[in-house]
Amino acid sequence: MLALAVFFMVLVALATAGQVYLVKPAFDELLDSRDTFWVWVVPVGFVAAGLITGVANMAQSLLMQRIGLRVVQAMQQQMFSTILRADLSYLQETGTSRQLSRFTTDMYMLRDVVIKALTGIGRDVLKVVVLSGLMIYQNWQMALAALVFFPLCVFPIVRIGRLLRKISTQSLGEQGQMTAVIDDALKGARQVKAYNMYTYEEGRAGNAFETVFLLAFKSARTRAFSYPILDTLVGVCMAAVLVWGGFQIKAGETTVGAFMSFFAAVLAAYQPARGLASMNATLQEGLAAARRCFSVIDYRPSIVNRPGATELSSVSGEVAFRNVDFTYDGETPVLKDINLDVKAGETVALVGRSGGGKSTILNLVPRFYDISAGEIFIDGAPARDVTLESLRANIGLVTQETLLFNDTIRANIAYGRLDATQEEIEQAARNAAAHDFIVELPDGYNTLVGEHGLRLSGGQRQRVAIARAMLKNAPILLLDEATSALDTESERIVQEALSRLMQGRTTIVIAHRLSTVMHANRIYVLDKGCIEEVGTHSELVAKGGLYAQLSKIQFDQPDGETVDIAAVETPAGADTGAEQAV
Ligand SMILES: Nc1ncnc2c1ncn2[C@@H]1O[C@H](COP(=O)(O)OP(=O)(O)OP(=O)(O)O)[C@@H](O)[C@H]1O
Repeated sequence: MLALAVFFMVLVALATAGQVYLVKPAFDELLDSRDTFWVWVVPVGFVAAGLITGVANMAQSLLMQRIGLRVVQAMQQQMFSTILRADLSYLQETGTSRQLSRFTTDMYMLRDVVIKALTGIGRDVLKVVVLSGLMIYQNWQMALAALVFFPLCVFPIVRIGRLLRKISTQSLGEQGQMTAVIDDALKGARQVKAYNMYTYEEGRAGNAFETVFLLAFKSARTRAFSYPILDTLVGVCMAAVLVWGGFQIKAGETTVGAFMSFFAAVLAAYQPARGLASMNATLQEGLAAARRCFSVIDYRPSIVNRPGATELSSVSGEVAFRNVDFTYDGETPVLKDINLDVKAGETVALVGRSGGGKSTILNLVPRFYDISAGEIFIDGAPARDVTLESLRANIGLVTQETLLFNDTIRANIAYGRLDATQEEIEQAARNAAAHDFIVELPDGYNTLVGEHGLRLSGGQRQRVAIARAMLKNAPILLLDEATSALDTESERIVQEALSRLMQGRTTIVIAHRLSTVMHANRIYVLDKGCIEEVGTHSELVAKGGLYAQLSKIQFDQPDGETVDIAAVETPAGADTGAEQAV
């Protein structure tokens, strides 16, 4: 396809040169008017050359655009695959909005390069080359003199291009920042309204818009600089050609036709040469975007399968942490010397003050993050020695933010089990106490849940998420049992569904409710990243330590069942909870 596009480009250049060449007989033969042959040949030649130029232009442009757009598409796909598999820490560091802007702003810029620059550059370079050849053929001394001006133009073009690439890189970064600000304000729309923060958010976004404007204008100014430089140089070149040509005609060294044809070649070469200068600017901007995109494509996650990693086949579900240390940033220890044992089928509850490290422990089991020291074992096998796919296939996850995808309820339940039959999906929904509300929806299982599932209530979302975990039927269940946002009836239904989900599975649960801790085989009490106490509810209450303290806060409430025992704040000076990452 590329070869065909190049063929058409050559055709365009030759046809343009053909038209220019016809200027000579048009003047010399027609002005002479002795031979009527040329009266017909010249106009027909012009029409034919015009037709060839037009058709070849269209064909090469379409072919190049197709190639270019496919390249952009392939880059988008590759970038998406890389980001999808990237470590969670990478995504948290770079921010999702910034990543998103790479798929939009950066890609538009790249598409621009591909469509305008790559197509145009090939065509214009060929035109300049062929027309220069024609000039040399017609009057080599004058042609060489005219061509001296081209290198003079190259210097400012290259300098301006380099500057533009720098500004463009900066500008794309700022556009990512702008997307992040808008995304923040829209996601937090409820907060913005509740706290009347319109002016504040307008100011924040305004600053981002201003920065983007300043950089865009700086880029436009730099681009515009090239025009006076180029136009003046070209004007000088043409004036010189005219003077020289005039003297040559007067001296009878050349004919009017030959000179006009030469001059037409200079004029015809001027447009593509000028085009090349502006395309260089576009190309440099595109290169900045390409560099940013390739930096993503070239990223390699650090959480990968070890060489020789084995498959974790069907497991009984034993989980053990041995002297596990962990840090998110490589410096601040978040978990210290964690030892934890969950036998197959057992339920272990994690409780403790906010920021104690409960969510972090859940994150480590499916290797969302890798531990700094120690080992985590699944059925006796180090989690780092088994393949990520087989490890995660054995783990079910129900988190605080029950995230649903903007798809049908059926697709949301079958997420992770695309081969599930309708019966299996319905059975999972029944067990999750979701079937009844689903069939009452206008489109039943085909109902679209909206962005993040926002068309469903909080309790409904949780039940769909539980159904998803039911369907996956993994032997190990990681559960962040946050039902405090639900009303009592909804909470009871969700709680019953969760109890069914936990049956026969190894469960590590961040317990927010008394009934869960009462039924847990063991409770691990975490404080500031360390396990402070281990035992059953009654043992720990009898011990009179941190757990007893936390339970007392709960029991002192009029409605002990619904108070969240994992939400007690850490005292001042200690770490406090950040957004959990799961
Ligand atoms: N992605 C992250 N990057 C850096 N630090 C983090 C990250 N997630 C959590 N932390 C920090 O790790 C510590 C433990 O957080 P974690 O979320 O595990 O606590 P938690 O016990 O689950 O709290 P909560 O009950 O409030 O959810 C906190 O100090 C928190 O600030």
